[in-house]
Amino acid sequence: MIRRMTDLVRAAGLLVYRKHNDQIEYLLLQASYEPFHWTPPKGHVDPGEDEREAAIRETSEEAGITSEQLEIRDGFKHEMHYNVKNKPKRVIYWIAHLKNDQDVVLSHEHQAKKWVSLEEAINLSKYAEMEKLLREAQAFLESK
Ligand SMILES: Nc1ncnc2c1ncn2[C@H]1C[C@H](O)[C@@H](COP(=O)(O)OP(=O)(O)OP(=O)(O)O)O1
Ligand SMILES: [Mg+2]
Repeated sequence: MIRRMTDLVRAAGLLVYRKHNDQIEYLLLQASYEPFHWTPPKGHVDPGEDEREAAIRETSEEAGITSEQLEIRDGFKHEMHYNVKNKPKRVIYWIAHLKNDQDVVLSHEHQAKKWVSLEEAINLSKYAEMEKLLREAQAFLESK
């Protein structure tokens, strides 16, 4: 079957982190539908939007965190690819520091949230592509 670029599902998100007792903790949200997977806040790019705008909007909708509370870190952008129902999906992530320790407010799309270390995040998120993102992010943050 021939695939066109238009078949590509475009999504974007923010790997939100905070510093707790000098430890980096990442925000993961658990989907409220099967397979109840854990990911950072993210979602589909709307028409007329670019990936970065979509990442910020989805983080606000899914976690109740607005852009004023975040510092999106320069110098990091990570692209991942996987198939969902046989369709290629591309997700672009930025890293964002949550500057205050405000509460995360979930939408109906998620049923739980966790702030977790790198290793816990890898265990929860399971997917190899997510592990790559998390390890790259950790290396980036530790190099700063
Ligand atoms: N990194 C990944 N690698 C492989 N499969 C994944 C990965 N992340 C999620 N999945 C699986 C879980 C689901 O069965 C399916 C769709 O999940 P996901 O891409 O998170 O989109 P979604 O439809 O739940 O939400 P969204 O609208 O936020 O993109 O793909
Ligand atoms: Mg989403």
